[in-house]
Amino acid sequence: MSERVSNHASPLPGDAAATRGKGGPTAPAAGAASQSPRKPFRVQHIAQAKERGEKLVMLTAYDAVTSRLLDEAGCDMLLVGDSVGNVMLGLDSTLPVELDEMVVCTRSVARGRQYAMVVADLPFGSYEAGPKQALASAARLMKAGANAVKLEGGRPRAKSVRALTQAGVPVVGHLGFTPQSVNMLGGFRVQGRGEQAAETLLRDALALAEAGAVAVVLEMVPEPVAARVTQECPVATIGIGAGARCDGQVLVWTDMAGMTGWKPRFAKQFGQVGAALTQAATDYAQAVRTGAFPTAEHWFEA
Ligand SMILES: Nc1nc(=O)c2c([nH]1)NC[C@@H]1CN(c3ccc(C(=O)N[C@@H](CCC(=O)O)C(=O)O)cc3)CN21
Ligand SMILES: CC(C)C(=O)C(=O)O
Ligand SMILES: [Mg+2]
Repeated sequence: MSERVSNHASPLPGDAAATRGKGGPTAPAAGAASQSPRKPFRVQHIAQAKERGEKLVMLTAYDAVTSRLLDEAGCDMLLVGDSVGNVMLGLDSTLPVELDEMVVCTRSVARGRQYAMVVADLPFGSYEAGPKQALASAARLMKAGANAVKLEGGRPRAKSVRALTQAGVPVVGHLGFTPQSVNMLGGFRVQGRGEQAAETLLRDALALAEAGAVAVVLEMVPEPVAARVTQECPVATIGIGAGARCDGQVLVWTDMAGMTGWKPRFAKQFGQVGAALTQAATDYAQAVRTGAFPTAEHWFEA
């Protein structure tokens, strides 16, 4: 019997706060009577999942309400991505995102989840100067409730990854298309095409693993290249637009849920939540305007 610690839904509490501090769920998920109750997903479970060939499930989250919903869905890891810039702040790149903004989001996501591990992106400009800057920035995210931090780049980051790891901060790497370097990469495009680039990617992944990284995100990397990195790299790979042979997958939650019309090749829409939200708000607006809402059940007698 698998010791799998996640990936079956908890008995859906109506409110995470209502069940927190009660020692977790006591009943197993419906239809899974023999399974053990869900346990918090911790950093050690990443290596365990790779070993057992169990896929790691990661989505982004930026606030407490979404964090609670995605945690209840059984996600292993919630990524407080600097994609918050694009998704929530209306920016057209991740570069302007500030560490202070990441701290606020990280605190919110950490409060909203119950089982999922929280990984927080170090934003552009908060770590590249070296181990000292990386540690100071990572400490702020860890104090906000992150269980790990993620940073972009390969061998140039090895020293910082080692310093963070030795300071007790688990680090997730990020290779391939690294959005913070979009100005150097010449646009939003696949990375690691060609023998030379694939070799560079593999060496970078191995260097991050050697420095102590607990996982590496591979973004927009050719499928065979991601498969080779996954096979040769001792730590887990988490793909986004990198094929099915990665150890896990990550998507931006708003892309996954169909919140916008934006649909890059790698982002499958698993729902039409944007349309559902617009419809709910449309119904509300009409009800207010026609006087159909509120009714007696929504107001208070003297
Ligand atoms: N909502 C959202 N989803 C993401 O996946 C995401 C963000 N924001 N912001 C941060 C980075 C930026 N990312 C991006 C941004 C643009 C493309 C893009 O234009 N992709 C096209 C072209 C790819 C190509 O032809 O090489 C695509 O169709 O995938 C991809 C990833 C991924 N990340
Ligand atoms: C796309 C993922 C990997 C990310 O870094 C983000 O959401 O910021
Ligand atoms: Mg990011």
